[in-house]
Amino acid sequence: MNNEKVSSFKESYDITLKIADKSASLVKRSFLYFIIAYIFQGLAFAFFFPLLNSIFTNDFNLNNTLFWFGIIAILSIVSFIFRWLASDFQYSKDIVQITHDLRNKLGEKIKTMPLQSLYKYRTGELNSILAQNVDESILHMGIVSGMFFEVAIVPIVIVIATFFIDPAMALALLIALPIAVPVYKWSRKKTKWDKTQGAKAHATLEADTVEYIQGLPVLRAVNQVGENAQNLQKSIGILREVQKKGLYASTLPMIIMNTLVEFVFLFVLALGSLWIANEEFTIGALLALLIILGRLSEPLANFLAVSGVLDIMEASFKHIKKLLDTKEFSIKEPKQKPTKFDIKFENVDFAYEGTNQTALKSLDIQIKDKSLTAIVGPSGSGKTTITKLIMRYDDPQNGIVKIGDIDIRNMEQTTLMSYISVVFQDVYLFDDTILNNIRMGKPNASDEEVLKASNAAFCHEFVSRLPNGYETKVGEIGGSLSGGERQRISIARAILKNAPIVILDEPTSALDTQSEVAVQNALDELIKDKTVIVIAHRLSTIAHADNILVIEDGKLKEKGTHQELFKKQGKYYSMFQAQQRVKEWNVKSTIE
Ligand SMILES: Nc1ncnc2c1ncn2[C@@H]1O[C@H](COP(=O)(O)OP(=O)(O)OP(=O)(O)O)[C@@H](O)[C@H]1O
Repeated sequence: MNNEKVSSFKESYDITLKIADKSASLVKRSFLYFIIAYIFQGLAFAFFFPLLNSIFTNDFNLNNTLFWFGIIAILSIVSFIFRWLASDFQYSKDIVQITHDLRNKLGEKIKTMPLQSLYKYRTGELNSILAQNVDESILHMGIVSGMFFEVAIVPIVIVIATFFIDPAMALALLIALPIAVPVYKWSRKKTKWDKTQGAKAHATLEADTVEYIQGLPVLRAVNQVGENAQNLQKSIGILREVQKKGLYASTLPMIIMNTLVEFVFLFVLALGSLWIANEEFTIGALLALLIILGRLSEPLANFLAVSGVLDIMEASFKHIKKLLDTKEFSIKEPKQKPTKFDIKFENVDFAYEGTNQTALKSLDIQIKDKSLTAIVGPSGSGKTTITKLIMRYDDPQNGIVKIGDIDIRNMEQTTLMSYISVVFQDVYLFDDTILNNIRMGKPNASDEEVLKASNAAFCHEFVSRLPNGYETKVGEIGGSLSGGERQRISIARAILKNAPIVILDEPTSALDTQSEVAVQNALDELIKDKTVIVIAHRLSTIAHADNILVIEDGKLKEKGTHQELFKKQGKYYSMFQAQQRVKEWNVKSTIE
C-alpha cells in the first residue's frame, strides 16, 4: 500500500504549468507573489525578537520599541499586499478561465482523437475527468498553493533571520525540524495510496453506474439485474473502504504533528526558563519564541490536514495528462478535398490495438463513385472494420485508404466526416426534440428543410401522431418509438446531411416486414446518386447491388455482381445457398 511514489515538488510544479497551459505565466506570477509575501511575513515574525527584547528590558526605550513596531508593521503590510495580489489569481476570473480552457481543450481532444483510443475509456471515466478531475486539479491548486508556500517559506525565513539575531534561538527553533519533516513525508506517503485509489474508485463507480443504467433494459430482459447490481454494489463497497483508510491515514499524522508542536512548546518553555535562570536569555526573547511557535503551529496543522489534497490533485493531473497526451490524428500536407467519391483500399493491413490478430490483411478494394456496393462475409471477417477505416477510426498499419484518389489522411477530420452519412442498426437519439434530432444532420438547416427531409424519410406520418409533433422531446416518449421509426429518423438526418457517401450497416435486418418496407422506401430516397456501401447479412437484400465484395478472414475473397458470383459457385454461392436453406427450413417449421 505504501509503495506509491510521492512526486517531487518539481514534478508537481511542472505538471501544474503544463495543465495551466497558456495561463502558465499567471500561475508563475501568483506563486512568485506568494513567495515574496511569505518572505516578508517570516521577516516580520523574526523581528518579534528585537521588539519584545526592547519591551522587556530594564532600560526601556520608547523610540527603540516604536522603531521595531514600525518595521514589523511595514513588513506585514507588504506581505498582505503580495498575498492579496497572489490570491487575486485564485479568486478572480483567471482560475475559472483556466478551468474553462482546460475543459474545452479536453473536449476538443475527445472530439478529434482516434475513436480507437476514445473507446478505451469507459463513458463514466471521461465524465469524471471532465467534471471532477478538472476542478480537483485547478480549483484545489488555487487553495492549496497559498497554504503550501506559507508552511514552506515562513519557517525557513524565521530561522535564517533569527540566526543573525541570536544563533542559540535559531537552533532552538530547529528542534522540531528533525521530527516534523519525517512526519510530513510519512503523512504524504500514507495518504498517497488512498487518494490515488480514491480517485480510481470514484471513476470506476461513476463508470459502473452509467453502464448499469444504460444496460438496465438488457439486464432486465436477461434477468441479470441482481447480478450486475452486485458489481455496482462492489464498487460502492470499494469506495467506502478506500475512504475509510483515507480518513485513518490523514488523521494519525495530524494528531502526531499537533502533539509534536505541543511538546516543542513545552520543551522551548523549559529550556527558555533554564536559560533565563542562568541569565543567558531574556524574558522578551522567550516570549517571542513562544509567539512564533504558536503562530507557526496553526498553518502547519492546517497544511497537514489538506496535504492529502496534493495527492488528489496529482491523481487528477495524471488522468488529465493521459487524456491530453493521447495521440491525435496527424493531417498530412497538403490538405486536400476530393471532387469525386470513389473509395479505394490499397494494400491495407489493420490490427486493433492490443491484439496481435490482423483484422484486415493486404486488402485491395475499389468502390465506384455513385454505385451501390455490398460487403458480405462471415461474422468477424472484417466488414465493419472496412467501414470504420473509411471514417478514419484509426490509421491502418500499412496501406492507404483513398476517397476520390486522395489519401484520407490528407483531409481534415471534419471535412472527411462531412462526406459520409452512416445509418446503423442501433439508432442513438439525443434527449432533445424530434425536430432537433433530425436537424443534427445539418445543424444550420431551417425548419422547412428538416420537414422536407422528414417527409422524404417517411417520418412525417408517425411524428404527427406524437403528443407535440416535431416538438416532442425524445425523453418524454421514452422508448415508445419503434425500431423502424428510430431508423427513419436517422435516415432523415442522413437525407438532410446529403453527404456523397452513405454507409449502411444493414439497417433493415432487425425490423418486421412492415417497418422494413417503410425503412427501405426511406433508404431508396437517401441513396439516390450516392456512393453507397451496405454491410449485408441477408444476401437476398443485395442481389441488385452494382458490386458485391466477399470478405473472408480480412481478405477480399471474391467480387462481382450477384449473377457473376452466383455463376462462379464459390464462397458467395455457398453462403447464399446456406441462407436459402435456413429460409426454407424456417418456412417449413412455421407451416408445421
Ligand atoms: N474494437 C476491437 N478491438 C479488438 N478487436 C476487434 C475490435 N472490433 C473488431 N475486432 C476484431 O476484428 C475482426 C473483424 O471484426 P469486424 O467487426 O470488422 O467483423 P464483421 O465482419 O463486421 O463481423 P459481424 O458480421 O459479426 O459484425 C474480428 O476478429 C473482431 O473480433
